[in-house]
Amino acid sequence: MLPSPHPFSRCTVATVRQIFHPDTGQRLADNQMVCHYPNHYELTRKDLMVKNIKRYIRDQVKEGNSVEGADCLPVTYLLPADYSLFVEEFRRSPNCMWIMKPANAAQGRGIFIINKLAQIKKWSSGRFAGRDQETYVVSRYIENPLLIGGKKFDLRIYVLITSFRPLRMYLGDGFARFCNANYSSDLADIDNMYIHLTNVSVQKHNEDYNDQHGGKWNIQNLRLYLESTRGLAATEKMFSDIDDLLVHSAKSVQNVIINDRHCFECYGYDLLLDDDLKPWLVEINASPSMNATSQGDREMKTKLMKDVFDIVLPDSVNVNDPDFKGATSTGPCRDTGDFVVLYDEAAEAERAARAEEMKQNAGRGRSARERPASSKLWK
Ligand SMILES: Nc1ncnc2c1ncn2[C@@H]1O[C@H](COP(=O)(O)OP(=O)(O)OP(=O)(O)O)[C@@H](O)[C@H]1O
Repeated sequence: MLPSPHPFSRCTVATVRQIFHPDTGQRLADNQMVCHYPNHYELTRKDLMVKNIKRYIRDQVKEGNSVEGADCLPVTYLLPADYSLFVEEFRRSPNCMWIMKPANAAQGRGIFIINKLAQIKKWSSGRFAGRDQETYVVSRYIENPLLIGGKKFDLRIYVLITSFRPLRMYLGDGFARFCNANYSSDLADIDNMYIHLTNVSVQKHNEDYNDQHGGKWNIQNLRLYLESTRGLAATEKMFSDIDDLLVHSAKSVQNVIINDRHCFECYGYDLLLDDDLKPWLVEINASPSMNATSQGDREMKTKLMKDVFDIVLPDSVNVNDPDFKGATSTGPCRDTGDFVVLYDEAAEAERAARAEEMKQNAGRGRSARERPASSKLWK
């Protein structure tokens, strides 16, 4: 058992492996919880995320289920495993840009963009010291990102999952992170990471980086901007597509993640929007940075952590109660603080059963009412 007087032990992605490794002989007490799932990397390593989502889509199509919203990955291959497939695809559309990313790195490290096969040598000849032939993912570069003020941006969205089976998922706050330099898909700018990579860790080295606002917009501002420039319906559809994307991504690993009842995890989703307002999934972070780049950022992240604790361990729950089986499995999910319920599988199943019953009753002359579909996001 882990020695800790408090139900929350400090737990990084590295220590979580040790905690759940059978050889360590450590066990979590009933009243201890950790902020990662043992094999979260199935979702948070770029190569595994791609594999799981591709497999999920194949399976859903085979079973005749809707995959609307699941088609969220740019065409992507794993290197070296898919090298021949990649070359084939590359030759089919020779004028496209591709982005090469190490499967297991962060903060823009080792990323480069190519538009010629010869440029892949940066990877194959091991230009990145110590990264010789390491696994890379290569994705079609989204060449038509939505621009605001001429700048590319991505979205960081926080998603809390307190159980994978049944899926219990909450949608938290988020923000847009802007590049400092104006976007250009000109090949002369292909190596200019200030144009192409939205990571704060990259942008903060640019001389134009503004540490007052940190190059960020909160998501409500983005919504208002989109409503006024693209209209209400298009904005609502985009946010609703994001909801679908998030839920499908979690479902893709539902049967893969070790669903230990001591675990919960707050993921940092990175999404790109293209000029047609289609959201693309870039990656999912298991330990999204809680460092603040501005006062507003600090307030948002402090609130985020408080909300996570309120969901995982609400005041109504006594962890020392012998009947305590993990706060995350008690009752239906509820909106809490800035988190809204994104998907509560048990409640959805109940709702579906009720709807079915009402439909049957309606067939016998009673009225049936359906819940209108709408996005959950930041209204
Ligand atoms: N397919 C793509 N098309 C266009 N831009 C992309 C694409 N994939 C990634 N990017 C850009 O590159 C940036 C870095 O990508 P990614 O987040 O996958 O790398 P990372 O180094 O793991 O970053 P992080 O520090 O967020 O973990 C993204 O924020 C985005 O701006």
